[in-house]
Amino acid sequence: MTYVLQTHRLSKSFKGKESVSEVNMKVKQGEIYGFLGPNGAGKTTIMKMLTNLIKPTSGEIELFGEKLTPASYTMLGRIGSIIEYPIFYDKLTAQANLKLHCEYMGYYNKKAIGEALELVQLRGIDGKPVKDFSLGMKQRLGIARAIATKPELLILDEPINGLDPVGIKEIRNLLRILSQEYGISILVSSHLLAEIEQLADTIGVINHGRLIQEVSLEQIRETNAEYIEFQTNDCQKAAYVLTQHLNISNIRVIGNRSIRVYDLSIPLAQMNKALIMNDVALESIHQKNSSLEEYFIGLLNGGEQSA
Ligand SMILES: Nc1ncnc2c1ncn2[C@@H]1O[C@H](COP(=O)(O)OP(=O)(O)OP(=O)(O)O)[C@@H](O)[C@H]1O
Repeated sequence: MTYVLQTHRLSKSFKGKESVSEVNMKVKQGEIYGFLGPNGAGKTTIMKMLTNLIKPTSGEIELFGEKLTPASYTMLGRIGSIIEYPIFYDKLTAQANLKLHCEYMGYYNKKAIGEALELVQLRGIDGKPVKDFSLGMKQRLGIARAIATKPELLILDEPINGLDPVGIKEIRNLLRILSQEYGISILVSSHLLAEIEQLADTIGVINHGRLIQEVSLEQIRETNAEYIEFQTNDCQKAAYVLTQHLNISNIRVIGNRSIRVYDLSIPLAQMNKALIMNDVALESIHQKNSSLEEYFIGLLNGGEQSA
């Protein structure tokens, strides 16, 4: 597995108070990694350390397989980022802002600026100073600036903050395109589960400065699937009735007294009736409805859980 980013026991204290504690995170090449955590959890502080804006108190950061040091300019040139709100020269146009940024980064390619603006769909902005841009346009310009230097990794701190639902959807689609069509690895933070859930391949859950879980969304979905569980003393017969009489294929026998049905398109009453009509004695019926939201709330309240 190739990781574009790894941290090893990364910690940061401000005035003796620890804001980030021993974080070990791993971002795979090409994936969208969603950093999820409530306000004040430590997301921005970690992202600032990853981009050399602040120095860790202890621990290490490895980018593209190499240790990050205060002198890692070349390595940082392979990253595009927006940390907190993107700040621009307000009186200058979008193009002028991107030109300055590219020059500062030692990357100047006029075509790349046009391409970046096109990619984020900022059009008809010639001659317009950035102070006349809406919040959504500024967020898109921030992303254009982050991608103008053709980075391999994007680090975006709450890029949808303050946007309306249409703006949020546009940014989400843009990040998907950058990931899928351009192969850019993306680390994106949010305090909104619904957003991260729709976007990320892997989620890192952070609370009180600690990474309490790092897990693929696919894995969470699998283990948190909804099902109905029947307890019976004749699992074999129950399985036969459900598969043969009701054509249900997605079932799992657990031990010798429980059977779980993951196909919830058939009403419970119908399953119940078929089992009873076929002389399957039921001891109990239990429906598990746990949602992803409950799963994360459980994590944030109770610490680590197995996915
Ligand atoms: N420069 C600083 N001086 C003192 N404390 C700080 C500083 N920067 C961050 N902190 C503290 O570190 C903790 C983590 O803050 P951080 O901004 O990283 O959280 P966050 O998860 O990004 O939340 P938010 O979404 O609200 O920005 C907070 O308790 C914050 O007060």
